[in-house]
Amino acid sequence: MTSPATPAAGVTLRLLDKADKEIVKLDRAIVGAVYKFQHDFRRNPRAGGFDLKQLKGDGRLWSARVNREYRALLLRLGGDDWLLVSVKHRKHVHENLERYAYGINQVTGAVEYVDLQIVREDVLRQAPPLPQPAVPPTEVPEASAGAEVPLFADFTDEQLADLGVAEPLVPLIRKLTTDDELLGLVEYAPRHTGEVLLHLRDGCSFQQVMDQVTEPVALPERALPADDWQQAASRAQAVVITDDEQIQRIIEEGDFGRWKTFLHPLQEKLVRRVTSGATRISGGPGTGKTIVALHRVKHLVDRLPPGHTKPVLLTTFNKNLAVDLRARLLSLGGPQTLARVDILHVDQMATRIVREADPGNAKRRIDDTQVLREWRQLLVEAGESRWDAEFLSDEWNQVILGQAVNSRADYFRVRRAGRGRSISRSERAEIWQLAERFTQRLDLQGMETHRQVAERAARLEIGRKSKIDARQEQRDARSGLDNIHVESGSGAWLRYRYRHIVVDEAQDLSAAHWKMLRAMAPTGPDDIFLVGDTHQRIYDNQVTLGSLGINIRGRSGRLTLSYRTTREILRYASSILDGVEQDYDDLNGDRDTLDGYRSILHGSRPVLRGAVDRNAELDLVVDQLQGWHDIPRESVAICVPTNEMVAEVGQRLARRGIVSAEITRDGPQGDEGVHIGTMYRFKGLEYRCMILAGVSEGLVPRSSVDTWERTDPARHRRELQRARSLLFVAATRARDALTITWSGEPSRFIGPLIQPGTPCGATARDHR
Ligand SMILES: Nc1ncnc2c1ncn2[C@@H]1O[C@H](COP(=O)(O)OP(=O)(O)OP(=O)(O)O)[C@@H](O)[C@H]1O
Repeated sequence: MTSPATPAAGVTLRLLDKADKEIVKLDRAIVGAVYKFQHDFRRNPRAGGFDLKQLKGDGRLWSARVNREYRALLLRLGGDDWLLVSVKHRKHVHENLERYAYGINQVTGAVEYVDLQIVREDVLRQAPPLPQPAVPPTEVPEASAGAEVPLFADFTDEQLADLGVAEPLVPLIRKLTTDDELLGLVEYAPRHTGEVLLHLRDGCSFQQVMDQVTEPVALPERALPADDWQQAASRAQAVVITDDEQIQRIIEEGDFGRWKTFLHPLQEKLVRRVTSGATRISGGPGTGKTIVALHRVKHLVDRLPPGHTKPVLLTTFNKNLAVDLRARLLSLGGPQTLARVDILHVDQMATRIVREADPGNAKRRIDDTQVLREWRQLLVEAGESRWDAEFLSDEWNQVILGQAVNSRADYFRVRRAGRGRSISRSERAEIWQLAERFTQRLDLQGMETHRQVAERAARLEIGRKSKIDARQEQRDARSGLDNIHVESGSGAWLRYRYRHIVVDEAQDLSAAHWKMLRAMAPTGPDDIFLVGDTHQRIYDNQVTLGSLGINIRGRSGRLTLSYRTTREILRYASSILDGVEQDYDDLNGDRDTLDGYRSILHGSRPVLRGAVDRNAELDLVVDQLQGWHDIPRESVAICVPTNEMVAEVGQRLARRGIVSAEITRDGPQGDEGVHIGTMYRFKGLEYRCMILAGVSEGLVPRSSVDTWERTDPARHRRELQRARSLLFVAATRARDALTITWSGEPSRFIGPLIQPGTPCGATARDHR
């Protein structure tokens, strides 16, 4: 790398999204020359060696010498503010100046650049069709693309322009007749144009694309200041190069690091939004919710006054995810960002609070199965036969603890939404009494559940908040936020723990978690920022945030573009939810949808394979793994419905000489091999290739779920929804390839995918 040097004051060099992708394809020596070029250029663009000159007849496009053979193409935004858009061999630079199309998009207000000649040559010279895997016997064939009819014949030039399609590309867009050509064009086109075209191609109407793709990134007034190219560059996916390592990192990390640099304009907007209170971001799997949460944390930290405290909390659902957030935040913001942030999963936070209040009282954590056992025991000992242990266990978990009900009086008032059976006042009194006995029983045995801890932590934090607020009220106008340092009984300073709280995987937190978090930061601007997708809720924690003091109304945003999953996988995964879309809430009592959820990534179609029995299914799994022999094993995972199957698959792989690592509560056990885990373990993860095995009726959903069908239809519906979401989560972890296997009868959730003539064709296409 080049020696350190201070860039000249007033010189700005920016890199346009996609220029980095072009650079990375060049020879290593040329890439090295680009690194040196940017270093020197930022010091003095006018140094003689660059031979900086305007392209003939062009107002804004300049070329500069990178080495003997290669030239950088730069847009001069104003003064010494330069945007690097391309690096080309010198013989191509002046070949045909009409090839360069650039301008400010009239709808989005962003700078755009495209080399029309490359599009003409690479895309319209009819590239050979992309290879597709052989269609397995159970797979539904796709409708043909309709060979010679122009793909966008139904849309006028004016409509395309209104949607923000780059106008110089319109004549070429008119020539597209196949999906391969379209995907080729999307590769080179400005990002927004690609998104619009793919949505239209997916069958969205003009209005849908306007609402879902264009409006969220359109300039509010559609009125552009005549010629403000610097502003326009800040609206584009472009990055200011501030140091030598930055450009090297962008180029070398390639696609893996793009999330750090090139946010989608909508992601960027959500990250930077100044909010007057709690904000919620939703979006389908892989749309970058976690990425937005991480950038949001960095954004908040960057705005903090200097100090050594940690006024930002970043929290998520479980330990693995918290570990991952820490690693990614470090990579995004470096140790200086990490130093101002507490990263803990919610139960860890709750435990910390409870321990702090009651040090030395460590109890044994028990899970829901043990809780049920304890309930059964209690009812036997009490000779109580009016109530059934499962009902009481659920009531205790979901209503009493789940909603952090603190007193008998509160229990009389609480809404028992989704609990099916209604209960009278006197029954509530009985249940409350039994619940008290149950809690004492656990206490005596030195046992506790996560939910109990969360509920206690919520109570403790609410108590602490009341004290802070009471003191604050007593103070005079002097007492700003930073002055709320009031001593507690112990003499320690009492203040809000955090100023900002950012929550990932918000759909799975319980009411008690929310109450705890709410009490930890003062209500006000930028207090709570939460991201989540209720379609991925896999624990039974439905909440209405408004009733828990977290008011998100009017402050929500939605991401729709998947960066992880290909269109083909997304289409199959989305069809798992077909017919039940209306059952998903927005965390605040209203509905949430996946409308507009799309991908612009392209890959092979998922493979669906049935076997006569488990033994034969395991052979299919091994077969598929062998087919992926060229993919690093750690980028491949097998997801199954039960722990027994984890063991079975592991043994079969071992017999075939394939190393595997089980994903446990603490992450994968071992550094090498294919990851195997139950569906719950895959929350928030991502793999290049995935096999979902055991997707059979009886396992997905597990057969015991249907016992609720007659006795408790509400619960039956909830359990089915959860099982569906679990499969949906699992299927959307795959980036490039997905294979689903089963033995015997396939799961009812994938039925539509494997029976030709069912609604799958229509609905699945809608979700592409
Ligand atoms: N702007 C971006 N540029 C490049 N890659 C991105 C961008 N945003 C997200 N990604 C990538 O997309 C993938 C999914 O992102 P992320 O995990 O944030 O999605 P999510 O919405 O939280 O997903 P899920 O709900 O499934 O957990 C990651 O690999 C991430 O790096």
